[in-house]
Amino acid sequence: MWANLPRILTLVVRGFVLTLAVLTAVVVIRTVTFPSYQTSPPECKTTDPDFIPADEERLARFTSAIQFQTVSYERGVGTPQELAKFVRFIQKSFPTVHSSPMVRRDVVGNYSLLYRVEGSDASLQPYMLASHLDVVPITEEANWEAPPFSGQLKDGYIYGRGTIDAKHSLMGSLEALEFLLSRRHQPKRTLYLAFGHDEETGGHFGAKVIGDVLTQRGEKIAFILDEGSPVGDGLAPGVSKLLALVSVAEKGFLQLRLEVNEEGGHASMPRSESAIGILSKAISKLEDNPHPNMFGTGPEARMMEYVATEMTLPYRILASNLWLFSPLVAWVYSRKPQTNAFARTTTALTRFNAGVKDNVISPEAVAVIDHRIHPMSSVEEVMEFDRKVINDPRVKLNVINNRPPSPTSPYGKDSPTYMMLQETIQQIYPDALVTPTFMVANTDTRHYLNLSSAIYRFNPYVMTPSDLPRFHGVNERISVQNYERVMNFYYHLIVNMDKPLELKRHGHEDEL
Ligand SMILES: CCCCCCCC/C=C\CCCCCCCC(=O)N[C@@H](CCSC)C(=O)O
Ligand SMILES: [Zn+2]
Ligand SMILES: [Zn+2]
Repeated sequence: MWANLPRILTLVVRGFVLTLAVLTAVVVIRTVTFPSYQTSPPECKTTDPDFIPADEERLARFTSAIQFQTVSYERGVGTPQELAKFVRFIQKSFPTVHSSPMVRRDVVGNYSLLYRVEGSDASLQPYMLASHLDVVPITEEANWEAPPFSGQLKDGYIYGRGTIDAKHSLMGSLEALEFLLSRRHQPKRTLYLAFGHDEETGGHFGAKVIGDVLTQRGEKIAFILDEGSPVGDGLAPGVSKLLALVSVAEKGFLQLRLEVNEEGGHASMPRSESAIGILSKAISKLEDNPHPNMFGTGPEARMMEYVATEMTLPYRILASNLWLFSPLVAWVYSRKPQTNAFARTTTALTRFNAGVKDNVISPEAVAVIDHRIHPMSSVEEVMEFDRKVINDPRVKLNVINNRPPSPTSPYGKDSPTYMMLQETIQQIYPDALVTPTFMVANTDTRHYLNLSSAIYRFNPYVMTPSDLPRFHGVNERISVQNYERVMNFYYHLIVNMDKPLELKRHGHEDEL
Protein backbone atom coordinates (compact mmCIF):
# COMPACT_ATOMS: atom_id res chain seq x y z
CA MET A 1 0.00 0.00 0.00
CA TRP A 2 2.66 2.57 1.08
CA ALA A 3 4.77 1.52 -1.86
CA ASN A 4 1.90 2.47 -4.21
CA LEU A 5 1.28 5.87 -2.58
CA PRO A 6 3.44 7.92 -4.98
CA ARG A 7 1.66 6.26 -7.93
CA ILE A 8 -1.78 6.97 -6.45
CA LEU A 9 -0.85 10.58 -5.72
CA THR A 10 0.48 11.02 -9.24
CA LEU A 11 -2.79 9.64 -10.66
CA VAL A 12 -4.87 11.98 -8.47
CA VAL A 13 -2.81 15.02 -9.47
CA ARG A 14 -3.00 14.02 -13.14
CA GLY A 15 -6.77 13.59 -12.88
CA PHE A 16 -7.08 16.99 -11.25
CA VAL A 17 -4.88 18.70 -13.85
CA LEU A 18 -6.77 16.99 -16.69
CA THR A 19 -10.17 18.05 -15.30
CA LEU A 20 -8.89 21.60 -14.88
CA ALA A 21 -7.54 21.62 -18.42
CA VAL A 22 -10.84 20.35 -19.85
CA LEU A 23 -12.86 22.88 -17.84
CA THR A 24 -10.54 25.70 -18.90
CA ALA A 25 -10.80 24.62 -22.54
CA VAL A 26 -14.63 24.54 -22.36
CA VAL A 27 -14.71 27.96 -20.66
CA VAL A 28 -12.36 29.48 -23.25
CA ILE A 29 -14.24 27.95 -26.20
CA ARG A 30 -17.61 29.10 -24.87
CA THR A 31 -16.25 32.59 -24.17
CA VAL A 32 -14.89 33.11 -27.67
CA THR A 33 -17.78 31.43 -29.50
CA PHE A 34 -20.64 32.79 -27.36
CA PRO A 35 -23.38 34.14 -29.68
CA SER A 36 -24.17 37.84 -29.80
CA TYR A 37 -27.82 38.71 -29.26
CA GLN A 38 -27.35 42.34 -30.25
CA THR A 39 -28.52 43.63 -33.63
CA SER A 40 -27.03 46.66 -35.34
CA PRO A 41 -29.13 49.80 -34.83
CA PRO A 42 -31.49 50.87 -37.60
CA GLU A 43 -30.99 54.18 -39.31
CA CYS A 44 -31.21 56.80 -36.56
CA LYS A 45 -34.22 59.01 -37.03
CA THR A 46 -33.62 61.48 -34.25
CA THR A 47 -31.94 63.83 -36.73
CA ASP A 48 -35.00 63.80 -38.99
CA PRO A 49 -36.80 67.12 -39.36
CA ASP A 50 -39.77 65.67 -37.48
CA PHE A 51 -37.85 65.32 -34.26
CA ILE A 52 -39.73 66.69 -31.23
CA PRO A 53 -37.59 69.31 -29.50
CA ALA A 54 -37.82 69.93 -25.76
CA ASP A 55 -38.60 73.57 -26.45
CA GLU A 56 -39.81 76.17 -23.97
CA GLU A 57 -43.47 75.41 -24.55
CA ARG A 58 -43.12 71.65 -23.96
CA LEU A 59 -40.88 72.14 -20.93
CA ALA A 60 -43.39 74.60 -19.48
CA ARG A 61 -46.16 72.01 -19.92
CA PHE A 62 -44.06 69.38 -18.18
CA THR A 63 -43.22 71.79 -15.33
CA SER A 64 -46.93 72.53 -14.87
CA ALA A 65 -47.71 68.79 -14.79
CA ILE A 66 -45.24 68.34 -11.91
CA GLN A 67 -46.95 71.15 -9.97
CA PHE A 68 -50.17 69.14 -9.49
CA GLN A 69 -49.79 67.39 -6.14
CA THR A 70 -51.51 64.18 -7.20
CA VAL A 71 -50.30 62.18 -4.21
CA SER A 72 -51.54 58.67 -3.39
CA TYR A 73 -51.23 57.84 0.30
CA GLU A 74 -53.02 54.56 1.02
CA ARG A 75 -55.35 52.27 -0.90
CA GLY A 76 -58.37 54.47 -1.65
CA VAL A 77 -56.76 57.53 -0.05
CA GLY A 78 -55.49 60.00 -2.64
CA THR A 79 -55.90 63.61 -3.65
CA PRO A 80 -59.12 63.75 -5.70
CA GLN A 81 -59.18 67.53 -6.14
CA GLU A 82 -55.63 67.63 -7.48
CA LEU A 83 -56.39 64.70 -9.79
CA ALA A 84 -59.46 66.49 -11.15
CA LYS A 85 -57.40 69.65 -11.76
CA PHE A 86 -54.64 67.63 -13.42
CA VAL A 87 -57.16 65.92 -15.72
CA ARG A 88 -58.51 69.36 -16.77
CA PHE A 89 -54.95 70.59 -17.35
CA ILE A 90 -54.19 67.61 -19.59
CA GLN A 91 -57.34 68.29 -21.62
CA LYS A 92 -56.37 71.94 -22.10
CA SER A 93 -52.69 71.21 -22.84
CA PHE A 94 -53.22 68.81 -25.74
CA PRO A 95 -55.96 70.44 -27.84
CA THR A 96 -55.43 68.36 -30.97
CA VAL A 97 -55.62 65.07 -29.09
CA HIS A 98 -58.79 66.21 -27.34
CA SER A 99 -60.56 67.51 -30.42
CA SER A 100 -59.55 64.87 -32.96
CA PRO A 101 -62.42 62.77 -34.37
CA MET A 102 -59.98 59.85 -34.30
CA VAL A 103 -59.67 60.01 -30.52
CA ARG A 104 -62.15 58.74 -27.96
CA ARG A 105 -61.37 59.62 -24.37
CA ASP A 106 -63.02 57.92 -21.42
CA VAL A 107 -62.59 59.02 -17.83
CA VAL A 108 -62.56 55.76 -15.91
CA GLY A 109 -62.94 55.30 -12.16
CA ASN A 110 -63.50 59.09 -11.81
CA TYR A 111 -59.94 60.22 -12.62
CA SER A 112 -58.12 57.61 -14.73
CA LEU A 113 -57.84 58.30 -18.45
CA LEU A 114 -58.27 55.89 -21.34
CA TYR A 115 -57.68 57.19 -24.86
CA ARG A 116 -58.45 55.20 -27.97
CA VAL A 117 -56.83 56.51 -31.14
CA GLU A 118 -58.58 54.88 -34.07
CA GLY A 119 -56.21 53.31 -36.58
CA SER A 120 -57.04 53.23 -40.30
CA ASP A 121 -56.63 49.44 -40.54
CA ALA A 122 -59.21 47.73 -38.32
CA SER A 123 -57.69 44.31 -39.03
CA LEU A 124 -54.62 45.14 -36.91
CA GLN A 125 -54.70 44.43 -33.19
CA PRO A 126 -54.45 47.59 -31.07
CA TYR A 127 -51.52 48.23 -28.73
CA MET A 128 -51.38 50.21 -25.50
CA LEU A 129 -49.02 52.69 -23.83
CA ALA A 130 -49.56 53.00 -20.08
CA SER A 131 -48.47 55.34 -17.31
CA HIS A 132 -50.03 56.93 -14.24
CA LEU A 133 -51.22 60.29 -12.93
CA ASP A 134 -50.37 59.83 -9.27
CA VAL A 135 -47.13 60.15 -7.32
CA VAL A 136 -45.83 59.07 -3.92
CA PRO A 137 -45.67 61.52 -1.00
CA ILE A 138 -42.63 63.69 -0.30
CA THR A 139 -39.99 62.70 2.24
CA GLU A 140 -37.26 64.90 3.74
CA GLU A 141 -38.58 68.07 2.12
CA ALA A 142 -35.75 70.14 3.62
CA ASN A 143 -33.17 68.11 1.68
CA TRP A 144 -34.61 68.83 -1.77
CA GLU A 145 -32.47 71.10 -3.95
CA ALA A 146 -35.65 72.58 -5.44
CA PRO A 147 -39.18 72.46 -3.99
CA PRO A 148 -40.61 68.99 -4.72
CA PHE A 149 -43.74 70.22 -6.53
CA SER A 150 -42.06 73.12 -8.34
CA GLY A 151 -40.98 71.43 -11.58
CA GLN A 152 -38.10 73.91 -11.35
CA LEU A 153 -35.44 73.82 -14.08
CA LYS A 154 -31.96 73.86 -12.57
CA ASP A 155 -28.65 73.06 -14.30
CA GLY A 156 -30.36 71.15 -17.10
CA TYR A 157 -32.65 69.12 -14.80
CA ILE A 158 -36.33 69.43 -14.03
CA TYR A 159 -36.89 68.74 -10.34
CA GLY A 160 -39.99 67.36 -8.73
CA ARG A 161 -42.05 64.39 -7.62
CA GLY A 162 -43.22 62.50 -10.68
CA THR A 163 -40.43 63.58 -13.04
CA ILE A 164 -39.16 59.97 -13.40
CA ASP A 165 -42.14 58.14 -11.81
CA ALA A 166 -44.07 58.61 -14.01
CA LYS A 167 -45.33 61.95 -15.36
CA HIS A 168 -42.47 61.83 -17.88
CA SER A 169 -44.15 58.98 -19.79
CA LEU A 170 -47.66 60.35 -19.32
CA MET A 171 -46.70 63.77 -20.72
CA GLY A 172 -44.11 62.35 -23.15
CA SER A 173 -46.58 59.99 -24.83
CA LEU A 174 -49.24 62.73 -25.04
CA GLU A 175 -46.68 65.15 -26.56
CA ALA A 176 -45.83 62.49 -29.15
CA LEU A 177 -49.50 61.94 -29.99
CA GLU A 178 -50.25 65.68 -30.16
CA PHE A 179 -47.26 66.16 -32.48
CA LEU A 180 -48.36 63.32 -34.72
CA LEU A 181 -52.04 64.28 -34.91
CA SER A 182 -51.26 67.94 -35.51
CA ARG A 183 -49.45 66.76 -38.65
CA ARG A 184 -52.69 65.09 -39.71
CA HIS A 185 -51.20 61.64 -39.38
CA GLN A 186 -53.65 58.84 -38.71
CA PRO A 187 -51.94 55.73 -37.32
CA LYS A 188 -52.69 52.47 -39.15
CA ARG A 189 -52.94 50.52 -35.93
CA THR A 190 -55.35 51.51 -33.17
CA LEU A 191 -53.54 52.77 -30.11
CA TYR A 192 -54.66 53.03 -26.48
CA LEU A 193 -53.15 55.36 -23.92
CA ALA A 194 -54.03 54.23 -20.39
CA PHE A 195 -53.25 56.40 -17.37
CA GLY A 196 -54.28 55.07 -13.96
CA HIS A 197 -54.75 57.44 -11.02
CA ASP A 198 -53.71 55.20 -8.09
CA GLU A 199 -50.81 53.10 -9.36
CA GLU A 200 -48.74 53.93 -6.29
CA THR A 201 -51.28 52.26 -4.02
CA GLY A 202 -52.00 49.22 -6.16
CA GLY A 203 -54.15 50.54 -9.03
CA HIS A 204 -57.34 49.04 -7.54
CA PHE A 205 -59.55 51.97 -8.57
CA GLY A 206 -57.72 53.06 -11.73
CA ALA A 207 -55.86 50.48 -13.81
CA LYS A 208 -58.08 47.70 -12.47
CA VAL A 209 -61.16 49.51 -13.85
CA ILE A 210 -59.38 50.31 -17.14
CA GLY A 211 -58.56 46.58 -17.43
CA ASP A 212 -62.21 45.70 -16.74
CA VAL A 213 -63.49 48.21 -19.34
CA LEU A 214 -61.20 46.79 -22.04
CA THR A 215 -62.08 43.23 -21.09
CA GLN A 216 -65.80 44.05 -21.36
CA ARG A 217 -65.14 45.50 -24.80
CA GLY A 218 -63.57 42.14 -25.69
CA GLU A 219 -60.32 43.88 -26.54
CA LYS A 220 -57.13 41.89 -27.16
CA ILE A 221 -53.98 43.98 -27.21
CA ALA A 222 -50.94 43.18 -29.41
CA PHE A 223 -48.58 44.56 -26.79
CA ILE A 224 -48.56 46.80 -23.76
CA LEU A 225 -45.75 49.13 -22.71
CA ASP A 226 -45.76 50.57 -19.19
CA GLU A 227 -43.23 52.34 -16.97
CA GLY A 228 -40.34 50.10 -16.01
CA SER A 229 -36.63 49.60 -15.99
CA PRO A 230 -34.42 52.33 -17.49
CA VAL A 231 -31.48 52.60 -19.84
CA GLY A 232 -28.69 51.89 -17.39
CA ASP A 233 -25.41 53.78 -17.40
CA GLY A 234 -23.05 51.88 -15.12
CA LEU A 235 -25.90 49.92 -13.53
CA ALA A 236 -24.85 46.42 -14.57
CA PRO A 237 -21.51 45.03 -13.42
CA GLY A 238 -19.06 44.57 -16.31
CA VAL A 239 -21.10 46.53 -18.88
CA SER A 240 -19.58 49.85 -19.92
CA LYS A 241 -22.02 50.66 -22.75
CA LEU A 242 -25.52 51.97 -22.12
CA LEU A 243 -27.81 49.06 -21.34
CA ALA A 244 -31.50 49.33 -22.19
CA LEU A 245 -33.29 47.08 -19.69
CA VAL A 246 -36.60 45.87 -21.09
CA SER A 247 -38.56 44.10 -18.38
CA VAL A 248 -40.36 41.11 -19.84
CA ALA A 249 -41.57 40.00 -16.42
CA GLU A 250 -42.28 41.52 -13.03
CA LYS A 251 -41.57 40.34 -9.52
CA GLY A 252 -44.52 39.40 -7.35
CA PHE A 253 -45.09 41.00 -3.99
CA LEU A 254 -46.23 40.03 -0.54
CA GLN A 255 -46.96 42.62 2.10
CA LEU A 256 -47.19 41.11 5.55
CA ARG A 257 -48.34 42.59 8.82
CA LEU A 258 -46.44 41.04 11.72
CA GLU A 259 -48.20 41.39 15.04
CA VAL A 260 -47.35 40.45 18.62
CA ASN A 261 -49.83 40.78 21.48
CA GLU A 262 -48.55 40.31 25.03
CA GLU A 263 -49.48 41.51 28.46
CA GLY A 264 -48.78 45.23 28.93
CA GLY A 265 -48.56 47.05 32.25
CA HIS A 266 -46.46 49.26 34.47
CA ALA A 267 -42.91 49.90 33.24
CA SER A 268 -41.56 49.41 36.78
CA MET A 269 -42.43 45.68 36.78
CA PRO A 270 -41.51 44.35 33.31
CA ARG A 271 -41.66 40.68 32.33
CA SER A 272 -38.56 39.18 30.74
CA GLU A 273 -39.99 39.55 27.20
CA SER A 274 -42.21 42.27 25.76
CA ALA A 275 -44.30 42.51 22.59
CA ILE A 276 -41.71 44.97 21.25
CA GLY A 277 -38.80 42.64 22.10
CA ILE A 278 -40.45 39.56 20.57
CA LEU A 279 -41.27 41.41 17.35
CA SER A 280 -37.78 42.93 17.19
CA LYS A 281 -36.21 39.47 17.38
CA ALA A 282 -38.48 38.24 14.59
CA ILE A 283 -37.58 41.21 12.38
CA SER A 284 -33.93 40.80 13.13
CA LYS A 285 -34.08 37.10 12.13
CA LEU A 286 -35.73 38.04 8.84
CA GLU A 287 -33.04 40.61 8.06
CA ASP A 288 -30.25 38.18 9.03
CA ASN A 289 -31.69 35.39 6.87
CA PRO A 290 -32.31 36.69 3.35
CA HIS A 291 -34.40 34.59 1.03
CA PRO A 292 -32.35 32.13 -1.06
CA ASN A 293 -30.23 33.44 -3.90
CA MET A 294 -32.04 32.36 -7.09
CA PHE A 295 -29.79 34.09 -9.55
CA GLY A 296 -29.62 32.22 -12.83
CA THR A 297 -33.01 30.53 -12.59
CA GLY A 298 -35.17 33.29 -14.15
CA PRO A 299 -35.08 35.96 -16.89
CA GLU A 300 -32.03 37.56 -15.20
CA ALA A 301 -29.86 34.74 -16.61
CA ARG A 302 -30.96 35.72 -20.13
CA MET A 303 -29.89 39.28 -19.35
CA MET A 304 -26.33 38.07 -18.73
CA GLU A 305 -26.34 36.06 -21.95
CA TYR A 306 -27.67 38.98 -23.98
CA VAL A 307 -24.79 41.20 -22.96
CA ALA A 308 -22.05 38.56 -22.51
CA THR A 309 -20.16 39.38 -25.71
CA GLU A 310 -20.10 43.09 -24.84
CA MET A 311 -18.76 42.76 -21.30
CA THR A 312 -15.28 43.49 -20.00
CA LEU A 313 -13.14 40.33 -20.06
CA PRO A 314 -13.52 38.86 -16.55
CA TYR A 315 -17.31 39.38 -16.67
CA ARG A 316 -17.45 38.07 -20.24
CA ILE A 317 -15.92 34.80 -19.08
CA LEU A 318 -18.41 34.55 -16.22
CA ALA A 319 -21.48 35.47 -18.29
CA SER A 320 -20.61 33.09 -21.14
CA ASN A 321 -20.21 30.25 -18.66
CA LEU A 322 -23.09 30.54 -16.24
CA TRP A 323 -23.26 26.71 -16.21
CA LEU A 324 -20.06 26.91 -14.13
CA PHE A 325 -19.94 30.39 -12.63
CA SER A 326 -23.58 31.01 -11.72
CA PRO A 327 -22.85 30.82 -7.96
CA LEU A 328 -20.01 33.33 -8.32
CA VAL A 329 -22.16 35.76 -10.34
CA ALA A 330 -24.94 35.26 -7.78
CA TRP A 331 -22.52 36.33 -5.06
CA VAL A 332 -21.35 39.39 -7.05
CA TYR A 333 -24.99 40.42 -7.63
CA SER A 334 -25.95 39.98 -3.98
CA ARG A 335 -23.44 42.63 -2.87
CA LYS A 336 -25.37 45.76 -3.98
CA PRO A 337 -29.06 46.49 -3.33
CA GLN A 338 -29.86 47.23 -6.98
CA THR A 339 -28.33 43.96 -8.25
CA ASN A 340 -29.34 41.92 -5.20
CA ALA A 341 -32.95 42.66 -6.20
CA PHE A 342 -32.34 40.53 -9.31
CA ALA A 343 -30.91 37.63 -7.34
CA ARG A 344 -33.60 36.90 -4.79
CA THR A 345 -36.90 37.68 -3.14
CA THR A 346 -36.16 40.83 -1.15
CA THR A 347 -37.30 41.72 2.35
CA ALA A 348 -37.94 45.36 3.24
CA LEU A 349 -39.11 46.39 6.68
CA THR A 350 -41.34 49.37 5.91
CA ARG A 351 -43.25 50.07 9.15
CA PHE A 352 -42.70 49.44 12.85
CA ASN A 353 -45.17 50.68 15.44
CA ALA A 354 -45.56 50.13 19.16
CA GLY A 355 -46.06 51.98 22.39
CA VAL A 356 -48.09 54.95 23.55
CA LYS A 357 -46.15 56.32 26.53
CA ASP A 358 -42.65 56.19 28.00
CA ASN A 359 -43.68 54.36 31.18
CA VAL A 360 -46.30 52.00 29.74
CA ILE A 361 -45.32 48.54 28.52
CA SER A 362 -46.96 48.23 25.11
CA PRO A 363 -49.28 45.23 24.82
CA GLU A 364 -48.97 45.32 21.05
CA ALA A 365 -46.21 45.65 18.45
CA VAL A 366 -46.82 45.76 14.70
CA ALA A 367 -44.48 45.75 11.71
CA VAL A 368 -44.98 45.64 7.96
CA ILE A 369 -42.71 43.68 5.64
CA ASP A 370 -42.71 44.34 1.90
CA HIS A 371 -41.36 41.33 -0.02
CA ARG A 372 -40.73 41.48 -3.78
CA ILE A 373 -40.88 37.91 -5.02
CA HIS A 374 -38.33 36.53 -7.48
CA PRO A 375 -40.02 35.36 -10.74
CA MET A 376 -39.11 31.74 -9.97
CA SER A 377 -40.58 31.76 -6.45
CA SER A 378 -44.15 32.07 -5.14
CA VAL A 379 -46.24 33.75 -2.44
CA GLU A 380 -46.59 30.42 -0.63
CA GLU A 381 -42.85 29.74 -0.66
CA VAL A 382 -42.13 33.18 0.79
CA MET A 383 -44.70 32.75 3.61
CA GLU A 384 -43.32 29.33 4.43
CA PHE A 385 -39.74 30.64 4.52
CA ASP A 386 -40.68 33.53 6.85
CA ARG A 387 -42.56 31.27 9.25
CA LYS A 388 -39.58 28.91 9.48
CA VAL A 389 -37.11 31.75 10.02
CA ILE A 390 -39.22 33.47 12.70
CA ASN A 391 -40.07 30.15 14.34
CA ASP A 392 -42.17 31.78 17.04
CA PRO A 393 -45.96 31.19 17.25
CA ARG A 394 -46.40 34.43 19.21
CA VAL A 395 -45.62 36.38 16.03
CA LYS A 396 -48.78 36.44 13.87
CA LEU A 397 -48.32 36.85 10.13
CA ASN A 398 -51.27 38.47 8.31
CA VAL A 399 -51.28 39.02 4.56
CA ILE A 400 -52.08 42.64 3.65
CA ASN A 401 -51.73 42.23 -0.09
CA ASN A 402 -50.06 39.83 -2.45
CA ARG A 403 -49.51 39.08 -6.11
CA PRO A 404 -47.60 36.21 -7.71
CA PRO A 405 -44.74 37.01 -10.09
CA SER A 406 -46.01 37.83 -13.59
CA PRO A 407 -45.73 35.51 -16.57
CA THR A 408 -42.77 36.18 -18.86
CA SER A 409 -43.58 37.94 -22.13
CA PRO A 410 -41.99 36.78 -25.37
CA TYR A 411 -38.64 38.31 -26.28
CA GLY A 412 -35.85 37.91 -28.80
CA LYS A 413 -35.95 37.42 -32.53
CA ASP A 414 -39.09 35.28 -32.42
CA SER A 415 -41.08 38.12 -30.89
CA PRO A 416 -41.96 40.87 -33.40
CA THR A 417 -43.20 43.25 -30.71
CA TYR A 418 -40.05 42.90 -28.63
CA MET A 419 -37.94 43.46 -31.77
CA MET A 420 -40.01 46.55 -32.64
CA LEU A 421 -39.34 47.88 -29.17
CA GLN A 422 -35.63 47.07 -29.51
CA GLU A 423 -35.48 48.87 -32.86
CA THR A 424 -37.19 51.94 -31.42
CA ILE A 425 -34.83 52.01 -28.44
CA GLN A 426 -31.87 51.83 -30.83
CA GLN A 427 -33.21 54.79 -32.80
CA ILE A 428 -32.99 56.91 -29.67
CA TYR A 429 -29.90 55.17 -28.25
CA PRO A 430 -27.90 53.90 -31.26
CA ASP A 431 -24.98 52.74 -29.09
CA ALA A 432 -27.02 51.00 -26.41
CA LEU A 433 -27.25 47.28 -25.83
CA VAL A 434 -30.81 46.05 -25.39
CA THR A 435 -31.60 43.18 -23.05
CA PRO A 436 -34.62 41.45 -21.56
CA THR A 437 -34.75 41.50 -17.78
CA PHE A 438 -37.42 41.59 -15.10
CA MET A 439 -38.88 44.49 -13.16
CA VAL A 440 -37.84 44.55 -9.52
CA ALA A 441 -40.73 46.84 -8.56
CA ASN A 442 -44.39 46.63 -9.58
CA THR A 443 -46.57 48.35 -12.14
CA ASP A 444 -50.20 48.72 -13.19
CA THR A 445 -49.63 45.94 -15.74
CA ARG A 446 -50.78 43.42 -13.12
CA HIS A 447 -54.31 44.57 -14.03
CA TYR A 448 -53.72 44.07 -17.75
CA LEU A 449 -52.42 40.49 -17.75
CA ASN A 450 -55.51 39.06 -19.46
CA LEU A 451 -55.42 41.68 -22.23
CA SER A 452 -52.10 40.72 -23.76
CA SER A 453 -49.37 38.12 -23.54
CA ALA A 454 -46.75 40.67 -24.62
CA ILE A 455 -46.30 43.10 -21.74
CA TYR A 456 -43.13 45.19 -21.44
CA ARG A 457 -42.01 47.61 -18.76
CA PHE A 458 -39.46 50.17 -19.86
CA ASN A 459 -38.56 53.80 -19.17
CA PRO A 460 -36.78 55.41 -22.13
CA TYR A 461 -34.41 57.55 -20.01
CA VAL A 462 -30.83 57.02 -18.82
CA MET A 463 -30.19 56.31 -15.15
CA THR A 464 -26.88 56.04 -13.32
CA PRO A 465 -26.43 54.26 -9.96
CA SER A 466 -26.64 57.60 -8.13
CA ASP A 467 -30.06 58.25 -9.72
CA LEU A 468 -31.70 55.12 -8.30
CA PRO A 469 -32.38 56.54 -4.79
CA ARG A 470 -34.33 59.36 -6.48
CA PHE A 471 -37.20 56.90 -7.19
CA HIS A 472 -39.67 57.59 -4.36
CA GLY A 473 -36.79 59.52 -2.73
CA VAL A 474 -35.28 62.96 -2.38
CA ASN A 475 -34.44 65.17 -5.38
CA GLU A 476 -36.39 63.21 -7.98
CA ARG A 477 -35.43 64.86 -11.28
CA ILE A 478 -35.09 64.29 -15.01
CA SER A 479 -32.62 65.95 -17.35
CA VAL A 480 -34.04 67.99 -20.23
CA GLN A 481 -32.09 65.70 -22.55
CA ASN A 482 -33.77 62.64 -21.04
CA TYR A 483 -37.23 64.19 -21.30
CA GLU A 484 -36.57 64.96 -24.96
CA ARG A 485 -35.55 61.32 -25.48
CA VAL A 486 -38.78 60.20 -23.78
CA MET A 487 -40.99 62.26 -26.14
CA ASN A 488 -39.08 61.09 -29.21
CA PHE A 489 -39.08 57.47 -28.09
CA TYR A 490 -42.89 57.44 -27.97
CA TYR A 491 -43.09 59.32 -31.24
CA HIS A 492 -40.83 56.80 -32.99
CA LEU A 493 -42.67 53.90 -31.42
CA ILE A 494 -46.04 55.13 -32.69
CA VAL A 495 -44.58 55.63 -36.17
CA ASN A 496 -42.89 52.22 -36.10
CA MET A 497 -46.10 50.50 -35.07
CA ASP A 498 -47.53 51.38 -38.49
CA LYS A 499 -45.11 48.88 -39.99
CA PRO A 500 -46.32 45.28 -40.10
CA LEU A 501 -45.39 43.13 -37.12
CA GLU A 502 -44.12 40.00 -38.74
CA LEU A 503 -43.32 36.60 -37.36
CA LYS A 504 -40.53 35.29 -39.53
CA ARG A 505 -40.40 31.62 -38.66
CA HIS A 506 -40.10 28.45 -40.75
CA GLY A 507 -40.21 30.43 -43.94
CA HIS A 508 -43.73 31.85 -43.52
CA GLU A 509 -44.98 35.14 -42.18
CA ASP A 510 -47.95 35.80 -39.94
CA GLU A 511 -49.24 39.22 -39.13
CA LEU A 512 -50.59 40.07 -35.71
C1 LIG B 1 -28.01 44.17 -13.59
C2 LIG B 1 -28.74 45.35 -13.88
C3 LIG B 1 -28.87 46.22 -12.72
C4 LIG B 1 -29.90 47.23 -12.94
C5 LIG B 1 -30.31 47.74 -11.70
C6 LIG B 1 -31.32 48.79 -11.63
C7 LIG B 1 -32.56 48.61 -12.28
C8 LIG B 1 -33.56 49.45 -11.62
C9 LIG B 1 -34.79 49.23 -12.26
C10 LIG B 1 -35.86 49.87 -11.98
C11 LIG B 1 -35.98 50.84 -10.90
C12 LIG B 1 -37.12 51.67 -11.18
C13 LIG B 1 -38.18 51.49 -10.22
C14 LIG B 1 -39.35 52.29 -10.68
C15 LIG B 1 -40.50 51.84 -9.98
C16 LIG B 1 -41.72 52.46 -10.47
C17 LIG B 1 -42.93 51.68 -10.16
C18 LIG B 1 -43.41 51.79 -8.74
O1 LIG B 1 -43.05 52.66 -8.00
N1 LIG B 1 -44.31 50.89 -8.37
C19 LIG B 1 -44.83 50.75 -7.04
C20 LIG B 1 -46.19 50.15 -7.14
C21 LIG B 1 -46.86 50.14 -5.84
S1 LIG B 1 -48.12 48.94 -5.82
C22 LIG B 1 -48.47 48.73 -4.19
C23 LIG B 1 -43.93 49.80 -6.24
O2 LIG B 1 -43.83 49.98 -5.02
O3 LIG B 1 -43.37 48.88 -6.81
ZN1 LIG C 1 -44.67 54.62 -11.27
ZN1 LIG D 1 -43.60 54.67 -7.96
